Amino acid sequence: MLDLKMLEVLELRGTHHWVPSAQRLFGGQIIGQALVAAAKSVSDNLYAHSLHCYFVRPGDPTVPVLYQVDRTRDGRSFTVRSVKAIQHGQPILICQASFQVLQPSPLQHQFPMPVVPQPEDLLTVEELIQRYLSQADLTESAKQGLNKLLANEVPIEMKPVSPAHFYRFASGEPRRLFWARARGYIGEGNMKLHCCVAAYVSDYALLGTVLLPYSKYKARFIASLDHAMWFHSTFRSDEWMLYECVSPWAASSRGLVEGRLWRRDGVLAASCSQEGVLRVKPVTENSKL
Ligand SMILES: CCCCCC(=O)SCCNC(=O)CCNC(=O)[C@H](O)C(C)(C)COP(=O)(O)OP(=O)(O)OC[C@H]1O[C@@H](n2cnc3c(N)ncnc32)[C@H](O)[C@@H]1OP(=O)(O)O
Repeated sequence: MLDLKMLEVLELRGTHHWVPSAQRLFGGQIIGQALVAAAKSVSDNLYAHSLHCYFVRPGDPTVPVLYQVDRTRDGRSFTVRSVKAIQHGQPILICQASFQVLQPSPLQHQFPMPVVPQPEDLLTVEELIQRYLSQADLTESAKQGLNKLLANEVPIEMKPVSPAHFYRFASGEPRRLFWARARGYIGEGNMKLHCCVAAYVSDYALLGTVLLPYSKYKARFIASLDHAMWFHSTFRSDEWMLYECVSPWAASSRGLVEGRLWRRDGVLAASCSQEGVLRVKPVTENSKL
């Protein structure tokens, strides 16, 4: 999915693999592909260190996305690219991505990684859903919801640290922790690709963190408005990383979320921030989902 077709030097085309049930393109896919497009126009000694995006229109899953890259600036240390993702002649995402030559520094610090169970001690999303489906007291609509989730072929493997909280069975603090990795093998050596995959992963389940204190409400309309991401160290996106998502604020039909992707050895790999629009309605039936 991140293997874009080069149409011209600065024009690439991306196609879709997984489309969420909302029938608009998954934001993470558009960010990941935009970063691929930007990365293809910079030299091999440059590494992505940040990106800033606005989602300005919903993505249409029935047509491919055209990525137009502008070589905004090439500097001695930093190089900036602007990418427009276009469908039907109009931008759906605008993105700036910045790349840096590796530069060692004595200034080095990071927060400590949260202490959580290791992925080997937790169940995958699929195993959890199978377990919930085997419960006798499930309502028909809960069963349907779970089967729909199971049929979702998301290219990310996930292991929630606190499953009841992850699935919003009860209200809780707006903080979500899960282990995540890309399905399949990517291998070492292509740090640009690992950053693009992490950008894809970073948009998944992030905005839903805003809803965690409100189990009496369900989303009527939810979409990310913007997304910023910073890459801090080398990492493998096909190996388990802990994704810590926190929402410090929500009001005015909007919510702010912050994400941290941790390598399992405790190194902070990437951080992100996102604001989204969330319109909700009260949960009416006695469903667990
Ligand atoms: C599974 C993981 C998902 C992760 C999250 C993602 O990936 S989300 C995917 C990435 N993000 C996106 O695709 C967002 C792309 N951007 C946008 O779609 C747009 O910028 C936007 C909808 C957010 C802008 O909102 P606007 O309100 O300005 O747009 P627009 O006027 O087109 O309205 C969109 C829909 O919201 C309704 N609407 C607008 N204002 C409303 C209001 N105050 N109260 C109720 N409903 C309202 C409209 O009637 C319309 O519904 P109708 O449409 O029924 O007529």
